[in-house]
Amino acid sequence: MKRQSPPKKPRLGEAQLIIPATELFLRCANLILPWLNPQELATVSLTCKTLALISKSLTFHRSLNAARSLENLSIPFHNSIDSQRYAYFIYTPFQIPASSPPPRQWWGGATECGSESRPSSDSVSEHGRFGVSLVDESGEKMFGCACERCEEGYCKCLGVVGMEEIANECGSGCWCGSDCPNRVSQKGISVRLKIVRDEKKGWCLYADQLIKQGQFICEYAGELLTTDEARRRQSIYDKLRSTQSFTSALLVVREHLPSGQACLRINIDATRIGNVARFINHSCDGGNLSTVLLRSSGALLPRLCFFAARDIIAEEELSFSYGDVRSVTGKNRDKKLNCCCCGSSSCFGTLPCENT
Ligand SMILES: C[S@@+](CC[C@H](N)C(=O)[O-])C[C@H]1O[C@@H](n2cnc3c(N)ncnc32)[C@H](O)[C@@H]1O
Repeated sequence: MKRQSPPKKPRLGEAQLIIPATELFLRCANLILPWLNPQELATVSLTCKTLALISKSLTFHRSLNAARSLENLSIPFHNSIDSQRYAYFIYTPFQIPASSPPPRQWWGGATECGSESRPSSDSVSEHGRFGVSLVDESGEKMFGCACERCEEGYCKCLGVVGMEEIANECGSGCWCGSDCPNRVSQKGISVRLKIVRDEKKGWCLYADQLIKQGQFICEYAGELLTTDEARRRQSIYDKLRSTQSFTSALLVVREHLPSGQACLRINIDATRIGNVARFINHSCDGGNLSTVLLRSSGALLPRLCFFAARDIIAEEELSFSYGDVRSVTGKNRDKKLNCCCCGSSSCFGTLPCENT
């Protein structure tokens, strides 16, 4: 019979390279699981107790911050209604070109020191902030201001100032820097917000501090779609909504000429990729937010931004009007699915829903 040779002893200096199998398993799980969506996570967690524990911890971390680490502040989920701890979507703080299939994003893992590491915004857009800049042939910045230091309210970029529906601010076409006071919407979310579960409306965006009238809240970020793609997706979303609990967040924005004619149409889909604005519900009385189509000097496309229409107290839900409820066709009006629960005294009982 052949004699078995004894296991090889590690040579001096080799010992520290050997990682116990369980530790290796844990390290791999901690690296991979934050990339999974809730369905994948649920499947994986059924395989063993250790993975179930890691999934539970991930779920907890995800519920603490919907914005991953891509905003200045954490935006937590609160749910005392059912067992859903968070809503799953890919986070982008700004509008991006349509992406198919949607990218994966690392969410909810803890680094060794216990805090979530910052996912790169490149995971949603290779070029970071998506905005086509306008420059002349020599590369000169010619669309913005040449102020050495812009004064709040006194810069040619601002054009019409106030709470109008269309506004301008300094941008990549200007010589001023990112600390310019006339770049309010480009500095990201600076008010504390939270996402609260409601029995009838699903997730809702709430103020978590006093927000003064006129303060910037957030932009409506998501995938920019062509009108054909918006129509294709809307019909898929309508089918999904009729068969299962599903909420979509596809917004059509139209810029109008003084004559009233629409001159620019932007389709922003925050259903799969978006920011916290995707949780803002409709209110028939117009709600407490103003929507402003904001154009940064030098950027080709405007962005839809939300500002406080009046002082908003902590614990108040943020809402705006999705559109004219009179445009709801008979077909959509009948559906139980489109029932409005805004609770305002002027509630029409039906959500605005236009044919995209
Ligand atoms: C952009 S999402 C808003 C966030 C959504 N509540 C969620 O859970 O993700 C739009 C969807 O929210 C729901 N919703 C918005 N406003 C509502 C209202 N006033 N009453 C009832 N449901 C509403 C509808 O299902 C709508 O299709």
